[in-house]
Amino acid sequence: MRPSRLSRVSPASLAFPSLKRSTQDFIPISRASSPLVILAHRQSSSPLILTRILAITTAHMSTGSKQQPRFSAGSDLAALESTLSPLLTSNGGRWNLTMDGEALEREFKFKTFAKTWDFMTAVSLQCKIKNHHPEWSNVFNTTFIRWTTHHPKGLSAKDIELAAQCDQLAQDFGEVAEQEQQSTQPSPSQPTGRGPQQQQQQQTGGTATCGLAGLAARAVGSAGDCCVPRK
Ligand SMILES: C[C@H](O)[C@H](O)[C@H]1CNC2=NC(N)=NC(=O)C2=N1
Repeated sequence: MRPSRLSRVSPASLAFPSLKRSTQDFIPISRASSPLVILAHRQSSSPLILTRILAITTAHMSTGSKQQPRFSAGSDLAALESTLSPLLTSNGGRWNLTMDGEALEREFKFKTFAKTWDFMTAVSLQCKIKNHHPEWSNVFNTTFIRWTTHHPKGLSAKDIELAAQCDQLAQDFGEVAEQEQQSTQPSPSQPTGRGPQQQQQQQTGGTATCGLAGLAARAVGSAGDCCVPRK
């Protein structure tokens, strides 16, 4: 029998010690490091779903820097290092490596839902060409995208190529500039007048990125094993 997605996730076993884990697959992280854990607790009533969200979310939590990429088995490491490097925020790019080093993620913001959707459609066409799919979520004018390869697990050339293509497509579709995004973010003391989800994110110390990452994690949790190579 194939191991379940859950049994391969080491950070979850920090919170749930009875879970199996492979210490080679993941770098352990602090139990207290995820505001998403709190968010997931509040949003999910099923212990199974909650456990899977926790596992996926903590395994992929992104960090600004210092993470080491973990490439898929069989990758040309030197080539991937050099194409990855300029994409990372630590080198002036816009993508962050997740804690486990196995995924790249970032958020894209547009003026309208229509532009956001057009961007996602364009990305989806590239996915079709490359036979590779993102873990992503969208709310209104913002799309969160995470690139990772499920088989063989880790960061692959396709992830890096698609991340670079996303940057280009986002520009083509009129992505809101980074500075503009920051100036339109309400400060924590400002009343937002927004819905309960955003208010909850504020209360739990989560950001919009965390909310969208949480949505993507929920989808991953119920997506099943989509990427098992066919015999
Ligand atoms: C059989 C087929 O090649 C696989 O299912 C592909 C499809 N898309 C994929 N997408 C991602 N993100 N990871 C994969 O391992 C993957 N595998």
